[in-house]
Amino acid sequence: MTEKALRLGTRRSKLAMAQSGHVAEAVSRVTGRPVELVEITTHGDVSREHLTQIGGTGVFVAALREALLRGEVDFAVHSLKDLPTQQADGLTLAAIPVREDPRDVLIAAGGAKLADLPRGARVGTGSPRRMAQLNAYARAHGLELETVPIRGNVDTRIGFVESGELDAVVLAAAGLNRIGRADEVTDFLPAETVLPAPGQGALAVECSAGDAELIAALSQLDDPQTRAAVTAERSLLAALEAGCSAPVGALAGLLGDGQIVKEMRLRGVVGTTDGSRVVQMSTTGPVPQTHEQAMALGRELAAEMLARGAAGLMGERAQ
Ligand SMILES: NCc1[nH]cc(CCC(=O)O)c1CC(=O)O
Repeated sequence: MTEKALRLGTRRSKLAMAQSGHVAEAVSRVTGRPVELVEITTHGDVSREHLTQIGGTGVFVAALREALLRGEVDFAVHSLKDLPTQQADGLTLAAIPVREDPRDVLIAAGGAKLADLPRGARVGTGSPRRMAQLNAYARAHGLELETVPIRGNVDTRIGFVESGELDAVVLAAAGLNRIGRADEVTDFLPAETVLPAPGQGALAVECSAGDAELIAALSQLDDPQTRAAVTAERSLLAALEAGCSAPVGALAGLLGDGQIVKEMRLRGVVGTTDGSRVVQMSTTGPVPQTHEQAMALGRELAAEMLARGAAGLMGERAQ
């Protein structure tokens, strides 16, 4: 007798399907049960408005969560960076699997790197965080870049470079890896230049908080180090009282001495979208052993950034 399939709610985009397919396989492997993909359309998929205009935080996530709460699906996979920092009532993040490359990357015409983009180059990104850091980099290095707001799925965005409409676009390495287009990357942007979105590159597997058996099964996919890092990053974001469309970057990682991991370093950045003012800071502490310790690391850095005027830089728009 075969066991009943677990239903995985997913968006229909190529990226979402790739992420869901990958997690479906892993869940099937650890539970021995078949996993069936159930497609769900979200407001973020149908709206032609800019993300920042339709409320930013969580537009892609709401419909999946409603399906979970109505019991239409058993679990869902989200890009962690698209998840609001506030915990959803009745749901839990049962697993945060090992994170992929968290970096942002450039796909530029002619194989260009960021540092050698031509004068006046048009760089597409709809993210205020990316705009702020690209413009700050351009100012510091005497480059003349024009950041151009775009949206659409990953293929659409790369299409702006292929058509010659833009000189470059900035995207997440993880998304390109997942849809099999990583070979088109022309420059990997180091964290010193562009800090990724909190949680970028990580997935979150969410299910009902009441389903103890399913939580136990899914938790086999959890990676505690990834969870500690992204928890610190998201705690920083929450403590800055910013949403996923705010110009906030964060990245936590382990600092080690050979094989011995000693500390976790959390870096954060906030800036005006025109890059004229940026607060970038980091803090280091013992590797968090509990959720609360990871949260505390994020709050500490947020307090230091707020003391340096971070609040005044959020919500501002470049002219
Ligand atoms: N903003 C949409 C989005 N959400 C997650 C990813 C990529 C995968 C990830 O960061 O985990 C992307 C595309 C991008 O920013 O290039």
